[in-house]
Amino acid sequence: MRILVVTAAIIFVGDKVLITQRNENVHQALKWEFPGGKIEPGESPEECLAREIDEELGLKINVGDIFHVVSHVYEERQVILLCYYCRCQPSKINMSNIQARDCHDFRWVSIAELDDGYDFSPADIPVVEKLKSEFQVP
Ligand SMILES: Nc1nc2c([nH]c(=O)n2[C@H]2C[C@H](O)[C@@H](COP(=O)(O)OP(=O)(O)OP(=O)(O)O)O2)c(=O)[nH]1
Ligand SMILES: [Mg+2]
Repeated sequence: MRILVVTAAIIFVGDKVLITQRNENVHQALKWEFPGGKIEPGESPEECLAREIDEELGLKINVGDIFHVVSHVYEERQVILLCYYCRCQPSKINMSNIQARDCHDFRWVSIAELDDGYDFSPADIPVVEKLKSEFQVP
């Protein structure tokens, strides 16, 4: 089985977090996730994440602290998902100004809206749960 180390960005602007929908015809097609991708040889996780977010969304970010690490075994691959808090550069961005360059769609959602029927990849369920437990207003 292949083991993939994958980075994912938790990007808040105000109280909204960015989620993206995977392309058609890829693993986990059309599932929702936190944007990012596979680490290439020689890259640090932070370098990988900044590159992926620029490639997929045309967005420049600063990568901050680790938020969560999830290991998930799919049928033919294991994904080690490293989720980092990230900040946009500049921090006051126009949220509609993101380009879905290499994803099907994107949304800025509140923590409560994470429950609005978005079909997340299985590896992301613990990430969504942690966001809800850490940020949900009781
Ligand atoms: N980026 C990302 N990948 C995830 C998440 N959850 C999850 O299971 N994955 C899986 C899907 C893929 O099997 C793998 C990484 O996928 P990817 O398609 O984003 O990788 P990439 O951007 O480098 O794309 P490519 O160059 O291989 O086309 O991790 C997530 O939240 N974000
Ligand atoms: Mg990707």
